[in-house]
Amino acid sequence: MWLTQVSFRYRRRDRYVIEAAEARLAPGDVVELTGANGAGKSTLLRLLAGLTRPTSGAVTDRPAVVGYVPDRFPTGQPFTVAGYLRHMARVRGGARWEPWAERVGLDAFSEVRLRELSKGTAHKVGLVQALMAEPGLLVLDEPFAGLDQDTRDALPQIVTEVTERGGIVVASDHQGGLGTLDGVRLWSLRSARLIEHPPSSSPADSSALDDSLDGSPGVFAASGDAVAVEVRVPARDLDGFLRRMRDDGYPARALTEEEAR
Ligand SMILES: Nc1ncnc2c1ncn2[C@@H]1O[C@H](COP(=O)(O)OP(=O)(O)OP(=O)(O)O)[C@@H](O)[C@H]1O
Repeated sequence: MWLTQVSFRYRRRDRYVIEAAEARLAPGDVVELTGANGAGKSTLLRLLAGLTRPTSGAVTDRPAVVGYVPDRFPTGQPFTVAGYLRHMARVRGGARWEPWAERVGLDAFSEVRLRELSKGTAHKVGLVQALMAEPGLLVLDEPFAGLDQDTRDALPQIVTEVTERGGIVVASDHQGGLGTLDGVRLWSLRSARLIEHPPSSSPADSSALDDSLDGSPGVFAASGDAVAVEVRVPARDLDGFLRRMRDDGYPARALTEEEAR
């Protein structure tokens, strides 16, 4: 799948939200997209999913089946959870939704009306309708926001299952929830430009510990003109710290416990 000089603005006289984005996505790719509030993440995700057409440029070779989970699942429809998912399964040619509903803890809500759901539970309905179709492209807008811990913990594995089938997954994420997955690509949006960052330091990098690099402890790997640094912050500050770094265009992620030892 290709993005070729993709630009987008909402109205003719508006500024461009996305300008000349270029990218290639291959089967099995996982992309984590970051950017400040209003940077254009949701807009880019909708362009990728094919829900919005570029003002100029093109998205080509999009997989035939796309699953899209918006940041806010629209709950205005007059369905129960099971009624909605049954309906979507029919639209999706008889897909099986029940195992996914059970997996994300939605089965207890089958007979609840969509408009009575909490934000997080409604988000799970969005996830299930996207996953049941076995998408070749899964687009997730802030998937970790509002989800309970069990579902947040399950999400990286679910993403891996999609990519192992050859699917592409693109997620906007302020919380670095997919940063622990192997090979995750890091994109950010800044001043309407799509930037791809080099991969974060891998565990192998930390074995290249080299405090003599510039004399400051914590600088532990260099490649080209980039260095990887380890920073310790109070646990309660982690989400905010990662968000600020990512919004500034740095591919920050938390180290795993093993790496941090
Ligand atoms: N339907 C719309 N009509 C006009 N402008 C819009 C529309 N939707 C979004 N915008 C504008 O486009 C810009 C990008 O919005 P978008 O929602 O894509 O950003 P975002 O990075 O997802 O933000 P957030 O992190 O707050 O969700 C913003 O300036 C926003 O005000």
